[in-house]
Amino acid sequence: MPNNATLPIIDLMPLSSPEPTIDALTALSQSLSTALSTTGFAYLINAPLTFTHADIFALAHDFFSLPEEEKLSVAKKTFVPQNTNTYRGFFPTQAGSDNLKEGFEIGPSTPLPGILDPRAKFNLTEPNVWPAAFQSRDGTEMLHGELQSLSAKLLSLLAIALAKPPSYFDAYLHSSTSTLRLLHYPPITPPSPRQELCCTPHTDSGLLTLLHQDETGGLEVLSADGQWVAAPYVEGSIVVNIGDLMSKVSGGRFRATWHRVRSSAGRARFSVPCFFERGGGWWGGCVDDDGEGEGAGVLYGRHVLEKMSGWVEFRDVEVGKGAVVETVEEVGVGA
Ligand SMILES: O=C(O)CCC(=O)C(=O)O
Ligand SMILES: [Fe+2]
Repeated sequence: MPNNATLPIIDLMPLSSPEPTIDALTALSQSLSTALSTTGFAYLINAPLTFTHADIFALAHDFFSLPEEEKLSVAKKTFVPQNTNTYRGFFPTQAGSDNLKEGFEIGPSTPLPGILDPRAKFNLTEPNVWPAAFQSRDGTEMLHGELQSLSAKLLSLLAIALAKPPSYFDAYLHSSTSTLRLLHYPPITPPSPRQELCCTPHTDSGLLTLLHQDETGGLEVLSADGQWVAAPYVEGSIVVNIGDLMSKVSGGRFRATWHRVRSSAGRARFSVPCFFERGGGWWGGCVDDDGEGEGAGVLYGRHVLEKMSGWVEFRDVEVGKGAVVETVEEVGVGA
């Protein structure tokens, strides 16, 4: 086991086997479930991806080395009012905040069902936008697809742990609005003791997050006894963590753990989180009450917007009527 690991390490090798045994999958399901119901965070190794760690960070470097005007050509409307993209695209660094990062976000490459209302402030199902000069579009789309497939496999393992059929979460991933984010935390120069954080404490909104982080360090996870524990990069690993929706759906069995990123003086940091979101439908309901519990009747997109309104990079998010286009009918997913 790498000696800088501060979270459980889960070996996903059985997922690469053409015919994994029931025993191997059950054991994997149990170890994943134990980690995600205690710390809510774990390192995954031997994940079935065709991308190496270096391949993934090459995509991020390609994007962030584009000239500023190329990045701004796909900035969200809140930052460049003449642009029409509201949810996908680029967000610039918000100076003077504790959230000092720039990012580029994409959803699935296949079109999502949903009515795109030009008056809506945020269209969760809008298509991706790409700077003309970005050379890595295909790779970035392919990475989104591979991570989505990996997340579907992890969700099957979690379903087994919840005593549900492996296909239990398939409906959640139908027309899923999952987001792949390329993130760049610029170096803080000169180092400022006042700039302690570059990503404020939060929980993630969705089912699961898969995070690739570079070697810089800075990610911290809140332990059950209230201590911030550093979660540095472990060679060849992906960090997995639970989001609010999975915590809710599992009746609190899986923990949506608070996390943050501490600034590293003078060094840039890159990370690539992928957030697995459901494809619309309802926010409430858990495996034990089949959808009738607390929060039933709140649309999932509204929950996502409520989360976004707390982030400086989504300034202008208001969760009012007409703020978002998403209804169960529009996205075609019930339950
Ligand atoms: O950059 C990181 O390592 C974490 C980012 C994060 O937690 C997020 O974007 O939700
Ligand atoms: Fe996060």
